[in-house]
Amino acid sequence: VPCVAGLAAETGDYSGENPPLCAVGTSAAGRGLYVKKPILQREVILKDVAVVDSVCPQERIQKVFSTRPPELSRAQREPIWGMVTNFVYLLQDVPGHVNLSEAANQEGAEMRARRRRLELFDAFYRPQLQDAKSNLYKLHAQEMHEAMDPTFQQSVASDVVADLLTVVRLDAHIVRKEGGMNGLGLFFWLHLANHSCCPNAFFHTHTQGGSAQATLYALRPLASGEEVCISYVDGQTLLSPVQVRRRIIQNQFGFLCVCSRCREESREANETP
Ligand SMILES: C[S@@+](CC[C@H](N)C(=O)[O-])C[C@H]1O[C@@H](n2cnc3c(N)ncnc32)[C@H](O)[C@@H]1O
Repeated sequence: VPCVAGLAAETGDYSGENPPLCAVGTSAAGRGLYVKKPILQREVILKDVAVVDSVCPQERIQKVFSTRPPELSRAQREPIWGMVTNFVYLLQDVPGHVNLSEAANQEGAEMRARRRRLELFDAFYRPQLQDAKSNLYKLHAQEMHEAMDPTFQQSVASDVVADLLTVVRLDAHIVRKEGGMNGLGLFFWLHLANHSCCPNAFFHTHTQGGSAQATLYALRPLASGEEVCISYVDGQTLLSPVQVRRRIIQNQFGFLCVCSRCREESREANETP
């Protein structure tokens, strides 16, 4: 199976947590995640650490958005503020260290990790958006950019924020938090899993050590080479007939579902598969 240009799935992500059981391939739904070995039901398919997430201390958000600090409640309600803050920090220069020899090593490792995360960020799925949608992201990005402290404004252009918002809208997963507001995470390997209305996997997210993490589990035994699919929609939608499901998915995610169940059920209903 082909891999993302320059990124062999086997070589893993920036955190050193590789997905050794998976490879990237293509199907009617674009790139997808495939298992390289047979997998048992309930087995962990991969663990992923977010490339960028919204897990962020309030003081940091207020540092970046100091010219027009969003009220605390808004920043807490909308994880996108934390996400943009962490992204802006990712683009910053590494701050100086005291011990020179140690600093060189630490800086090297830190810079390599950042470069790796930015490489992965560039490889997230980005389709051509219709003008109305891309204008919406541009306007929202401008609003956030104008609210930034001038030093941070200089290090990230408004278009870069608009690109981040687009990627978040299309590729981010919800990060569940116990007793708090849910957050968002951009998980590179997990985001490669396409949607199916008869999913063979599900994911669980949590926060650990100040970052968002995701674990992908098999819902049933998987054969070597099989595509791993999750459901992007809730159980109620999965219980609906094909026309309803496809409409909901089209409205929420902007694509016509071509999963095996939708194709089969639309064939049975004598519609376009
Ligand atoms: C998070 S990305 C998944 C990875 C993506 N296929 C890629 O090429 O990088 C979500 C996008 O994949 C495509 N996709 C996912 N599941 C699909 C499905 N069941 N039918 C059609 N397209 C699907 C849609 O274009 C959707 O916007």
